[in-house]
Amino acid sequence: MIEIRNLTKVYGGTTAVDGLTVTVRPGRVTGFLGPNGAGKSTTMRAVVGLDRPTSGEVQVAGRRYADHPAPLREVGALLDANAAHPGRSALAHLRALAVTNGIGRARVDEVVDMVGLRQVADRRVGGFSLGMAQRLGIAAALLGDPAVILLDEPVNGLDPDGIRWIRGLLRGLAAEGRTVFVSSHLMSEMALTADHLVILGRGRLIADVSMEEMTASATGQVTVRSPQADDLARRLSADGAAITRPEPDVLAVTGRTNTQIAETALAARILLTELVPVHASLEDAYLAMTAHDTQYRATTPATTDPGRAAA
Ligand SMILES: Nc1ncnc2c1ncn2[C@@H]1O[C@H](COP(=O)(O)OP(=O)(O)OP(=O)(O)O)[C@@H](O)[C@H]1O
Repeated sequence: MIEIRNLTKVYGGTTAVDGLTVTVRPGRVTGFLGPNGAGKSTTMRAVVGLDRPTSGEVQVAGRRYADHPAPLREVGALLDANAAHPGRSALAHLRALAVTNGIGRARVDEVVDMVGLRQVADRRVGGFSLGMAQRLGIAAALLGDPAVILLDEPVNGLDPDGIRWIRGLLRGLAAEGRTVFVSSHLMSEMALTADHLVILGRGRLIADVSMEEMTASATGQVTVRSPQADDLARRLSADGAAITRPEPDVLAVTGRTNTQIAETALAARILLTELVPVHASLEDAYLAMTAHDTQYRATTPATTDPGRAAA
């Protein structure tokens, strides 16, 4: 469990995190989302004691990170894939970390196999691709078999096979009852991996919701199929619903819940063959929620000069 209480971090004139209070719970994957500069990395660094809060407090597994006698055994973190010394081999890097944290050599071999780096374990880290460096960072995070795992953009640089692997890994760690807190800008990936979401905007908490709530709340639209669609459309319109007809026997209804639609149909003995609330994609829901909190946005040129584009 990670407990963040009233966390504020100010760098010079920039408030990176602004009074954040949130609890990240075990047994599920919590996605940490927010536009560029929202304060995600700063929050994660504060969790593992790399940044001192300006005010507020963060506890992991009941204590501040610095107060754990062997922190790697409590919290594993991947915050910077390039944290390993470039001149060292992957094995040497992991063995050094293991020694300083009282972790046996056998565990080093276990995590090397777990992340699929066995064949390159003796190579210098400086020659690693971004994807290999990410895997090494994940191996380091898992070294102490910690109950709490924090990963900042772990799929960055991974190929599709690697992305699928990490999805399975994170879900497996959560299923074992661990706390898994992971940031990413890849909404499609988050939609497949996370059970719960914490969303930041300009250093403040925007949402702390289940994935289900996040995507269900966004459209408010219900798809209804019925052989008596005309009759049903008339009745729902009279109740104040807005309706479009994508197909003759299908209504796309907004302004009435699925229960209200079912009640209207039942009262009029109208047969429904389909009644489905339309879920938004996570990307749609996220963009709608963070629209006012995005600091860095490209502008689309109003006109394009085709002559110039061709030159
Ligand atoms: N060491 C630092 N010194 C000064 N300002 C910093 C420092 N670290 C972060 N900031 C500022 O704090 C704010 C939050 O940055 P942070 O990296 O935590 O955001 P983020 O949500 O992780 O962004 P991204 O998605 O782009 O990685 C930004 O305005 C950033 O410029």
